Amino acid sequence: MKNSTLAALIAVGTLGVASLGYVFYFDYKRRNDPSFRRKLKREKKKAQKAKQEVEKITQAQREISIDRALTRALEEPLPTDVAQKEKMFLESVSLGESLFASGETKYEDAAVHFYRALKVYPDPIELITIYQKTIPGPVLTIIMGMLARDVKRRQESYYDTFPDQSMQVKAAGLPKGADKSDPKFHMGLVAAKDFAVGDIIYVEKPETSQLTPALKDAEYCEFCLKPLEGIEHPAACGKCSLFKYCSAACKDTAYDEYHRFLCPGSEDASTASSAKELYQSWAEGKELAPLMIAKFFGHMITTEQKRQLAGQESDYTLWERTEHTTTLLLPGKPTDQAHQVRLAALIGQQVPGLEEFMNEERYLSMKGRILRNAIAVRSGGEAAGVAASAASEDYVRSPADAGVTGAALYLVSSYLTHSCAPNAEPSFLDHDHVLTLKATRPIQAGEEITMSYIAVGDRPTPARQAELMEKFRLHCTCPLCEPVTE
Ligand SMILES: C[S@@+](CC[C@H](N)C(=O)[O-])C[C@H]1O[C@@H](n2cnc3c(N)ncnc32)[C@H](O)[C@@H]1O
Repeated sequence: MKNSTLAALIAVGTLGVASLGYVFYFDYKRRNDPSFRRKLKREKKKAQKAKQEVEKITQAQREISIDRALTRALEEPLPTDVAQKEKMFLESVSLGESLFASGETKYEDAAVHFYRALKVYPDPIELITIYQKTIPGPVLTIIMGMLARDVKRRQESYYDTFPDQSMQVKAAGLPKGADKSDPKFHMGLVAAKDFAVGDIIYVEKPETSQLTPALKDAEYCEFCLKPLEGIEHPAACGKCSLFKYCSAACKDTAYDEYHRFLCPGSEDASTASSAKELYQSWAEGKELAPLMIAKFFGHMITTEQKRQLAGQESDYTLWERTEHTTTLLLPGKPTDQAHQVRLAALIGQQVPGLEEFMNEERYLSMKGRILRNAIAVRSGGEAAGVAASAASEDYVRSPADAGVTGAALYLVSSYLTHSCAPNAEPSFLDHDHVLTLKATRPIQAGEEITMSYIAVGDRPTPARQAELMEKFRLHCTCPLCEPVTE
């Protein structure tokens, strides 16, 4: 043993001296011999090319291995039951470890099992941190590659299942055949079948909605924005008795979805005072967004909890769905920060990890989505004579000026493009926040479905365009504003 150590030391030493000598020789030749320099350049180029080729092949092999590993990891369905998940997690980690120990040829197999463990672990980010400390480099590289590929595949296949077939529309990149570099490129909705004038294209419930502050003293259902006139037995929250609902069902849904986090009558003094502030700022101001965001996050938690209970983790989360819609990039204002901090304390604290999730960046991204995509609700009632522009200082898409009672955010309708000659119109048939999209012109399968974001009337193009620019920072490219010349 001692001898072999010595031999190794001598070998290293000798090699060291030899290479040093070569360096000197090399440098002397390089400076003094032009033909050697040329030869060297050629050889350097050749070597570089060979290195690039090898890197390309290794990279391609790595990509293939990552792709194959991901397909294998997701081939078998993952368990949904908690006990089964725990069992599978332990088995997968232990299998991964023993495969890794078997050597390089088993690295991909090891990654497959470690990845399956990751898919059922409740806190994947935490597990990745543990993996980073415990799993050796080559396997970790495959796992991280699988993760990136999984996220990419998931994103790319989003529109395969959204919108649901029952909505009779598809989301598509438009104009047909255009790519993202085309200035007219946008995502929009196309008809999945022909529609006649008056046909209902789809009916959609919102992810969040809010009554306009102008109607704060009027009688409307706090949840669905239905006028309470004529409703014999409106319900009310037993704790805060601040809000009325058109039915016990609306009261219970509101409680489940968000009111349990936002009740000003909460037994917890700090929750109660923060919630009061939130509603007060809505009542005093003109902003709808803070309350809509608060309700949205409450709804998101409830949806997520239900999804996990039903074992539907592989479905897209509401946040992922929302992130697919466009947003406005907004500079944060001091009031935004105050709202975000209050909200993180009110809702975020209730769920581990959510307080950090509800940071200022996500708050602003949600506000931007509301400003860009919300649609005016026109649920009617005696008090509703409010003009769309008076509904909020933040403009909401509304094809009619009068009768606006609030605003709501819809996932599918977020994709409706504006046209000054639209072929569809949102209406509120049950006098609540549920949107019914109706065809106002005949629509052929494959044709883009549009609504008007403003009251078009018979105003000339510059007037319409000025309003669209002022309210939505939108340079209208609809066929009426920019006729297509053949
Ligand atoms: C509610 S989103 C509609 C969906 C959006 N096109 C997308 O790609 O997700 C509104 C945004 O779409 C674009 N848009 C809608 N109608 C338009 C029009 N007539 N001309 C130009 N851009 C329009 C604007 O960028 C606008 O802010």
